[in-house]
Amino acid sequence: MISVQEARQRILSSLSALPPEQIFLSSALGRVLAEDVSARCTQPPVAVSAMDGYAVRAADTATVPADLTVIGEAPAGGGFNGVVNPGEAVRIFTGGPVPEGADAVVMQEDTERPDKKSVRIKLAPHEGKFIRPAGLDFSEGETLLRAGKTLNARDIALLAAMNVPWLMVRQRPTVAILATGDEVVMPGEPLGPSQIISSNSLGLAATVEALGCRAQILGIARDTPESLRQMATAAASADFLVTTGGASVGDHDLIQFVLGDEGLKVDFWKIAMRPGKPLIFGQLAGTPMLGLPGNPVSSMVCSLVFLAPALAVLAGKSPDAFERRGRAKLSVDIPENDHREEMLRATLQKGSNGDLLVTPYKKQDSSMLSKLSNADCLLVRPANAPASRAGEEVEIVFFPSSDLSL
Ligand SMILES: Nc1nc2c(c(=O)[nH]1)N[C@H]1C(S)=C(S)[C@@H](COP(=O)(O)OP(=O)(O)OC[C@H]3O[C@@H](n4cnc5c(N)ncnc54)[C@H](O)[C@@H]3O)O[C@H]1N2
Ligand code: MOO
Repeated sequence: MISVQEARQRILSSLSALPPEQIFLSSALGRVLAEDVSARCTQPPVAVSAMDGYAVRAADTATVPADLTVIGEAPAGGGFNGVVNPGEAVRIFTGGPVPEGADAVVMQEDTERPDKKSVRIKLAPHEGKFIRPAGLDFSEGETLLRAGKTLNARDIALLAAMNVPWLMVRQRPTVAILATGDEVVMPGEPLGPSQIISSNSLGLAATVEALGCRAQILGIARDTPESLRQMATAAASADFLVTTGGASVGDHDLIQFVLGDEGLKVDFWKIAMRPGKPLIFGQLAGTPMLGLPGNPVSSMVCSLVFLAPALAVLAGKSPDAFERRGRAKLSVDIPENDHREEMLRATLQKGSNGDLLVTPYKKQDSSMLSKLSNADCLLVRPANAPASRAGEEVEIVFFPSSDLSL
């Protein structure tokens, strides 16, 4: 059995980012930039007003009140073609281009209109007041976003302002998910007396989608070599194959045995982790494959520890993109650990002095999804860790939050 660290390393070193593709900006949320992006325009393109008011020459308003002649209007998207000479002002609106000769804007609220032709300035502006100079935000050619960035809603607003309608991003990995076992059926299907629902198929598909990838549920292969062989061929077009079940040593655990005939090259089998011991990693006809254990908690925890970094690398992100680790104080004593690194489902509370307290569930059987759903984090017990007392600090892993973010 290899360590968790070595297993992770062996998976990651065999993977690299998928090639780029061009997409429209409206589909770019959560995608990873494949190249640096520069502005295709200057923003704002010319000096504009930040307020509704009057464009003036600041020198004309040295003493207030000052009456100026209104010689025209500068609306946003339009502008005033003439020049503002001494003693003159132009009615201007937010976003309107500042006319030649003017060097300040006076807010409407600080003016009066004694008659249609003139404006009375009541508050003297300093030069540049309420003027956004050309290029205040950015200038044409300026590189504002770098390759490798996962695009959030703020980035998309910026890219739109940069006049970038098309983008080169990393292809989004497609992950084929194949469950195995005569005892499992899809939710809603008729259930035999000792059959259970394939929670793994949907749980893993949701994990894949939450990681910003595309999930393709292939279905459930029965415990026969023919069924498994046939269904696994459907994975050929995917970027990654995940199987669940059939990873262990039972007579019906067919993954290695059957897929070996189909060209599965196993890199490793079995890791020193609980849950997740019988994990398989290899390549099936060139497609990287993780063979997850059938136990539902084992398969979900392995997807967090191994599938998330693998998909991050394929998507062009850092392998740690989804990793959120932290520390908390034990609220209870816990016993020593054996040679398998353990990931315990646990809850978090704030202690009276503000400390973050972690409490592992007493029952940790790897078939119990209810505790996984209710958990706030996983508590990491290193291999061979000695017993720990309440109050000691331990490492915790948070569940990654979605990539589709503001
Ligand atoms: N003699 C040994 N037996 C087992 C060992 C071992 O080392 N020696 N390891 C145990 C550990 S640890 C695990 S984990 C499991 C993993 O076994 P498999 O990957 O072969 O999984 P299955 O036997 O097919 O199923 C295990 C368990 O999970 C349920 N299951 C399977 N598929 C699904 C699914 N899609 N959705 C929900 N639940 C599923 C299945 O009914 C079983 O109860 O092996 C131990 N045994
Ligand atoms: O290691 Mo298995 O994954 O206990 O359930």
